[in-house]
Amino acid sequence: MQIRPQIRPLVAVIACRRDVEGHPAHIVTDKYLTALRAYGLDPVVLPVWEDVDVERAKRLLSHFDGLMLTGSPTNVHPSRYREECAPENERADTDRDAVALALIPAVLERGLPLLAICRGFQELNVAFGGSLYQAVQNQPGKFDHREPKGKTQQQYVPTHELAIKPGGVLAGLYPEHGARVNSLHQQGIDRLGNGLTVEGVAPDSLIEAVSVSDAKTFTLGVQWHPEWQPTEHPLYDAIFKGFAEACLSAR
Ligand SMILES: N[C@@H](CCC(=O)NCCCC(=O)O)C(=O)O
Repeated sequence: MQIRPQIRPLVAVIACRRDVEGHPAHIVTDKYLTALRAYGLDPVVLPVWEDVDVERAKRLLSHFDGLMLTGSPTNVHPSRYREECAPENERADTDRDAVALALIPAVLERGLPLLAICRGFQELNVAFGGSLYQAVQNQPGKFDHREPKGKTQQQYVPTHELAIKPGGVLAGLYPEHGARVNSLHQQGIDRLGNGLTVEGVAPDSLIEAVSVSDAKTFTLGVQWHPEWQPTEHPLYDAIFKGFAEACLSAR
């Protein structure tokens, strides 16, 4: 009897617009793609152009079993949540904004799994009508959530506790009260989007994880980076296992 090789689910991974050696490019850093492969998923990079709409995004997603919205040093443009640009907000990617904000309603309508990381988590909040602190460190009572100085390995060292809300999606994946997570972001959720559920918070009460309240399948947004060495961090491992299982079921 011939055993049919397990067909690996295809996951769309949104890119960012960046210049590479003077040429505009669409890029994704390797750690997102390597993490997906490590959990039995095959990533496909989605280029980003501003002239996208939800219908085109839905057609694109018809070829995939899940979607990942990655992190990025650039920020969601504050006009997307009707605010002015703060002086500390120096990097934008309007192509990425347009595609992410079209893909989010599209992926939810198609009922496909969504894992949104860091910038992706912030895009999810904005897509649901929420807003962002543009420089969390300038907010009274808030930590500085930017990455530690040093080489890449040091930047991803877990730096603060995460309190996991009982009974939610994250608690279902990882039934502990909390964990320590890495932190590489200047922005963060200010006003929570309508239709999102808080899944985890930092000790300074900054929201660090959300899910979509009425989602048909796995939808999780996290402010930290679980794609960084996930097999070495039980919480990160649980998130990727849950996402991979949901993508497999979506096939
Ligand atoms: N720019 C936003 C989001 C931060 C973020 O996604 N950092 C990841 C950078 C490294 C990578 O590309 O994974 C903010 O500052 O809050």
